[in-house]
Amino acid sequence: MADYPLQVKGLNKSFGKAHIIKDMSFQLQRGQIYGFLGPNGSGKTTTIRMIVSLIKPNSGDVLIEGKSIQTDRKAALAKIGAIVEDPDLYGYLTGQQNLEHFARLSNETISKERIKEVVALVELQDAMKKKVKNYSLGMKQRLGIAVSLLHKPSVLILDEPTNGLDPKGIRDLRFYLQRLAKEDGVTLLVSSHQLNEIEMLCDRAIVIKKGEVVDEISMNESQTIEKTLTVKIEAKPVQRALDQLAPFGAVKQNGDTLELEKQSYEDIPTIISALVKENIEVFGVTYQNRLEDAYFTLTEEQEEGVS
Ligand SMILES: Nc1ncnc2c1ncn2[C@@H]1O[C@H](COP(=O)(O)OP(=O)(O)OP(=O)(O)O)[C@@H](O)[C@H]1O
Repeated sequence: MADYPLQVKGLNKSFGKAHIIKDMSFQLQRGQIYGFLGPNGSGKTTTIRMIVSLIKPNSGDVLIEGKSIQTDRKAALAKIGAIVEDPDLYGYLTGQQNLEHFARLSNETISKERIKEVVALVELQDAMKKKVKNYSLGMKQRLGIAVSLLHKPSVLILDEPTNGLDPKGIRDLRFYLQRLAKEDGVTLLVSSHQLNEIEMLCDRAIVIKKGEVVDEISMNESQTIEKTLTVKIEAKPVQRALDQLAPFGAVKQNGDTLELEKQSYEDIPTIISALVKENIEVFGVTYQNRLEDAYFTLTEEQEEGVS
């Protein structure tokens, strides 16, 4: 049976005369990580603010573990954690003192054991005695996640969590979030502008435009099962490269670049070795992934429809 810890049902929100969120519906399967993608101003933050009950929708509802955010707010919020704006941490307190402070503020009783558990989850054991003002941005982000996990939510919402992080910070965060989903069955919704990041982190992505869901994309299919990549190769001499690539399908020539459509990620090494074996020089290989393709097609198509 389908198991949806978060269901968004027909949300509408207007600010003044502007109808910002239009009949927004989607649902998240347990233990999966969802990207929440859309151009600037498409309504990601507004939707997230309604999900975590910071603002009220004009109509529609959000169910968290089947509990309505409208009629059963306390029970619904007990199962959701979120970092919507920058986590409100106190720099002059240590990591441990911050966690104890937020544990006291919580509606639930939070044990010392639980504090230890969330610290271990984000691997901050060695930093608990340090003042938070001396943390790196990545450590602050992880402490913020630890705070949002204190009450054992089954759904975690993160608005642009990789903003400002360096590549190592982003990689570490990806690791913790994937572990949360796989090992603890937490369901995540992560908004971001970074398509590559979403593709590496998430199982699925919900794409929105102008306050409406335009598609839901599965990342696993995009990388492995389906042949959906366009592989672009710069190789010399071009004519011989063209001959070698012919068995892989129709080859489009675009100046010095050869484009092979409908390839799978796993086939890329075979394609390259077919060229190298014949002493053809390969100067560069790139590929356009399905998420990027789908994102731009979906969001641009809608734009054309409007004009
Ligand atoms: N409190 C508000 N009052 C009036 N308009 C608002 C308010 N909050 C958001 N909006 C408008 O709603 C639209 C959606 O904004 P929102 O912040 O949800 O988009 P977003 O997809 O999160 O954008 P970004 O990617 O830039 O963060 C924007 O046009 C914004 O100006």
